[in-house]
Formats: sequence, C-alpha cells, structure tokens
Amino acid sequence: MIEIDKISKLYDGVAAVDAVSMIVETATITVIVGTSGSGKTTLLRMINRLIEPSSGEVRINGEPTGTLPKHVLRRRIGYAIQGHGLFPHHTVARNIGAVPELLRWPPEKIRARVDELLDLFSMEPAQFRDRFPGELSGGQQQRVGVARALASRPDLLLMDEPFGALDPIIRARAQQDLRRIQRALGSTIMLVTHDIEEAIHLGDRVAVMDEGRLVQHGTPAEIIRQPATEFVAEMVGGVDRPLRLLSLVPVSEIVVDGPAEGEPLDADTNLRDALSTCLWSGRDALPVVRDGVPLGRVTLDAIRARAEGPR
Ligand SMILES: Nc1ncnc2c1ncn2[C@@H]1O[C@H](COP(=O)(O)OP(=O)(O)OP(=O)(O)O)[C@@H](O)[C@H]1O
Repeated sequence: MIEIDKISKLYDGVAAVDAVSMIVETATITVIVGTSGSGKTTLLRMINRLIEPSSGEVRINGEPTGTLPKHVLRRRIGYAIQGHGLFPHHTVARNIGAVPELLRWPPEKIRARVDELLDLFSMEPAQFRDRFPGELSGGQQQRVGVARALASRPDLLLMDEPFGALDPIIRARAQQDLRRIQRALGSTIMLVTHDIEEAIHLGDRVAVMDEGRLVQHGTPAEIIRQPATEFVAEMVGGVDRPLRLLSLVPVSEIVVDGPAEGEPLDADTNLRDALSTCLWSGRDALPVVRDGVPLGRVTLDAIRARAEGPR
C-alpha cells in the first residue's frame, strides 16, 4: 500500500501541489488526470523523490520514503516516461535487464526474467532479445520501456504519459496490454495522463487534479456518475455519459441464455463496443463466447436498459 500524506510542493511560495493525500492499494492502477499545469507530474515525481516535497510524506508499505536512501528508493519504484529513455547502444535484453544487472542478479535469472517479460508483451524473445532500440517500432520501444521498468518487480511503477507518443490505434492496444500485464504480475501502478478516456479505461481508481489540488479520487464509475466539482463534470462531459458507463461493463455481466446469429463477441468485450457492433451490423442480439465456448447471447434491449437505468 502507498500512502500519500498531505504532500505539497511550493515554487516561490506558489503551490504546484497543494496538500494532496491519497491511498493507493497494492495491485491496482491509479490514474492521475488533470489539465496541463495542474501538478500531475510534480506529484508523481515527489513519490520517487526526483522532486523533494516542501512538506508531507509518502509511505510505501508503512515505510516513509524520506528515510530511504535514494538509490534504494529508485530500485523499489520503477519509472517509465514518454520517449522510453532506452539506451540506444544496448540490446533489448540489456535494456530490460538493466536494473536486475545493477542488483547483481545471476545471469540466468536475468535472462529468464527478460524472456518472461518479452513473452508477456507479445514480443517473441528469440526474435527481439538481441535487437537494438533503433530496430523496433514506436509501440515496441514503448513496450520495452515498460518491461524495463517492471523487470526488478518494483513495489510501485510510476508512468508519466506513457502512451502520449503513440497513435490512437496502437494506444488502445498498449492500454489493453498494460492492463493484462498489470493483472498477471499484480503490479501497483500510478500513471499520469491528461486524457480522461485513458483514465477511465485504465484506472481502478482515478485521481483528478485541478490547480495543484486533488479534487476527486474514486472509481471510474464514481467519477462519471457523481463528479465532485464542476471541473470534474466538465472533464468527463455530460453528453455521452451513458456511453462511457457502457464502456465500463463487460458483456459477460448481461449475457442471457439463447441463440443469436452471426460473428460472436468475446465475453470481455465492453457494452459500448457490443452496442456499436449491434448497430453496425443491424442485429438485435449477438452470440457471446468465452475462449471459444458459447455462453449465450447479449441483446440490444439489455444494453439499452443498462445505459439508461441506474446500477
Ligand atoms: N521547477 C519549477 N519551478 C517553478 N515552477 C514549476 C516548476 N515545475 C513545475 N512548476 C509549475 O508547477 C505547476 C505544475 O506543474 P506540473 O508539471 O506538475 O503540471 P502537469 O499537470 O504535469 O502539467 P503537464 O500536463 O503540462 O505536464 C505548473 O504551474 C508549473 O509551471
């Protein structure tokens, strides 16, 4: 568990971050979202002490970060930034293994860890292990950057706009991958973005910053349904709120017995995508499968009811 306790940063008497407190549970993703200049990056960097707080404290599993030597802290907290920061003259394997190497893990253990991470990121180890960053696509470089930050199994991974440089289609894939990998490894992640859609898709918890203050901290559904301030309401927008709610629910939640025609949907597909499939293909029910096994069907009426009704 990470406890952020009334942390502030003043620059010339002006608060870039103003008494922010929050608790981040282990094995969850917290997304910090806000407009430019709201203090997101400053908050993130105070956690690994790249920026010294003016006041307040951060505790990792009960231990105040202020008492840990910086090099120990950096090992316990991974940091991934936009642009990846890969070493261009080192292979993918050396880049990913950089921290384990520093920690003097035995070579076979490093190699196994590198291959495990490459596998998780859908990059065939034999094909990618010995390449250099310049021989990878932007999306692949981004994955190697995140794999490197996860390699030593940090207590916490901080990510600052990790997908900012990716085009929208790869970006959606990269977000899904991160979610899958975070679940598989049980990692604790704090991620900064200015993109509310990204926050809603990725976060177990969303923290909204405005002018240095934390104005709301809650689940994506809470942020959408009960925005705490005008600012949050504006950020999440009012018009397509039903669609946003649908994007939080998998079809498995409203699947019912019975047949339906056509291409099936996977049980993890969200209702927003299911709705667009219905509308696009002109069907009022879709078959649902999990791992290729039929589960039943999802109906257009049930999706509509879910969009309208309170939960
Ligand atoms: N070293 C500094 N000296 C003075 N002011 C600073 C410094 N670093 C940041 N600030 C100010 O603190 C505020 C918060 O900056 P921060 O970079 O945390 O915002 P942000 O939400 O991450 O913005 P962005 O999305 O644009 O990166 C801004 O007003 C910024 O100008």
